[in-house]
Amino acid sequence: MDFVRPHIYAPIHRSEEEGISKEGDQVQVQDICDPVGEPLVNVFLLTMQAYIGIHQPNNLKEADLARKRLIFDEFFYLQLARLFQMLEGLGTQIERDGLLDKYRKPELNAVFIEEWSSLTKKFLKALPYSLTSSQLSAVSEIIWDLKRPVPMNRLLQGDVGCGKTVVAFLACMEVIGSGYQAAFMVPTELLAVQHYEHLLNLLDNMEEVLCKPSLSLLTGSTPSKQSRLIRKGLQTGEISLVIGTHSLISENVEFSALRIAVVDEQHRFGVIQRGRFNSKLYYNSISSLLAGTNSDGSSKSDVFMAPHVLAMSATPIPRTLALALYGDMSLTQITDLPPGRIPVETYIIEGNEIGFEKVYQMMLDELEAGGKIYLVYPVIEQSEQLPQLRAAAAELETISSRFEDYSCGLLHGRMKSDEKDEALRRFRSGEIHILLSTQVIEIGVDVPDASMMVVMNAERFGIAQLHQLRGRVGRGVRKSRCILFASTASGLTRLKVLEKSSDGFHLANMDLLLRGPGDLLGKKQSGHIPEFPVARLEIDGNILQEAHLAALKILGTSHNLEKFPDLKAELSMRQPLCLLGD
Ligand SMILES: Nc1ncnc2c1ncn2[C@@H]1O[C@H](COP(=O)(O)OP(=O)(O)OP(=O)(O)O)[C@@H](O)[C@H]1O
Repeated sequence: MDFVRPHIYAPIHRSEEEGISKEGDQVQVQDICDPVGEPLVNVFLLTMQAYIGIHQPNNLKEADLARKRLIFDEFFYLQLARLFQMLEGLGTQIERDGLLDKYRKPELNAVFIEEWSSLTKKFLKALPYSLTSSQLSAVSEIIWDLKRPVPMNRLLQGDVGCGKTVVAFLACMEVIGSGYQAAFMVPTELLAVQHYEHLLNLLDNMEEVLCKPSLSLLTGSTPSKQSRLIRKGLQTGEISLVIGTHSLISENVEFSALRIAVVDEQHRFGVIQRGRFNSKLYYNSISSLLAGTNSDGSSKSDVFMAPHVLAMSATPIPRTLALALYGDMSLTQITDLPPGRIPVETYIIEGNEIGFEKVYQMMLDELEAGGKIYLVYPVIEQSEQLPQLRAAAAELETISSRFEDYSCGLLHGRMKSDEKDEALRRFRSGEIHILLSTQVIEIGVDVPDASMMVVMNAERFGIAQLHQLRGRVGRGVRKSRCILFASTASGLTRLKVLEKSSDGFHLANMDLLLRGPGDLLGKKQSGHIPEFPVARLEIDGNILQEAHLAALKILGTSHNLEKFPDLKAELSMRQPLCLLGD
């Protein structure tokens, strides 16, 4: 039996296309990988040799080379499958070329402010602050995509509190300014309400425009009569922007001319779910076209297009992982924070009596100075199985009597939606000074003057997760502190990294190295990470990048892999492994 797999250079050899050079029987690896500097992987090494090399190497160098070659294959076919599938979804050759071009030269893809729609410019002018330079380039990149007849599929990432939301709002304004609709989907009702109120405020500040965007909120708790009206408004095009939870993708929601779907905290949604979201919206756009309800008279081909998708992630995902998970997405990173932010001072303290007394005193000082405090607990109720865990509901009374001059509130996932909103509203307005909560506040909660956080049993949380939690403070001009209580000595040591660094990307990389991708992303998401028999994402990221470029190069030469039949056969054999399912 022949174990030799098709080699990527063999089919390339047949190509007469520009950019793929031939030298005897071999293709230059530089041509495939477009590398800056030394190529990492010797693709001339036959897969057969690699198998022998990894089992019976003559020396370490040979084993290493073989390992890299096999890893390259694993990554390459994954990337090829993702991109191939994405190209298959596009209609024309021009669209496909355009898309590949975009991946190849991301630095060229930006639009100057002058070319933004007048609605977007007015919205920008009405903001109570100036955008940071990286927010500005993120918006420019996104608007460049929005102006093209190819659906955008972009991941916007940045550290906690860097201001992703406003970037997404500006993207929505751009499509609304051109007569289309926008949908903004978030994973929790709490976040939906917060975004809705935030945007209402920003729109209020805006000087009169011909037609202000009409905004709605649609969640599972929206009363059915109101929900019916909103759905009607979306169907007729009366509502131009809807913010909501999963309800937005339920079957009975139809849009008149949906042009962008923003998916906030996208890693909370699975890969398949993301796809379903996209195809559902696509279907809706098509169905409205067939029904002839294209309100603004835009061209047929223009509407006959899946909506642009802007996904946002607040957990900075190392680039490697982002490529493995979302190889089919372009990546925009916000790399700076709004000016005036003071880094949060972090202390790791042993959770014993002395430690608690010390922290209670710090809390009192903070409250007397006018601060607001989050107390974060790993569980809601005390558990018999895990008695060492402190519980939010169980401690409400103790904390209330300890700080009797101040008011305390409770926030956790088991409360009803309106109770949660109310608790957060009271904390925001200053009626509550200490909010005892679980990790429901981890994502997106924005109370800029909250100035202190105390996390109980911090060893129960991942590093990246704690960084997210910590990001709930230090969002305003006030100096903030974060105290992490560790109940075990090993926990104390592991958490020390948070004392030293406040860089989310660095911490996410640390988490990836220390605990692997599963723990970094959480159970739900880690189920979507492809399994690699040889490769380890945490250390082989640069090979993944190279494999990504190689896949782009190949598809740039032949979109449907017609010129590479062996590759195509190999891909279809591997496909079940390459493409992920829930
Ligand atoms: N350029 C800016 N200058 C000053 N403040 C800003 C700027 N951009 C955003 N903000 C403010 O910073 C805070 C954080 O913004 P936002 O909630 O969008 O962050 P985020 O990136 O979504 O972070 P997280 O994922 O932690 O929620 C908000 O109060 C927002 O109004």
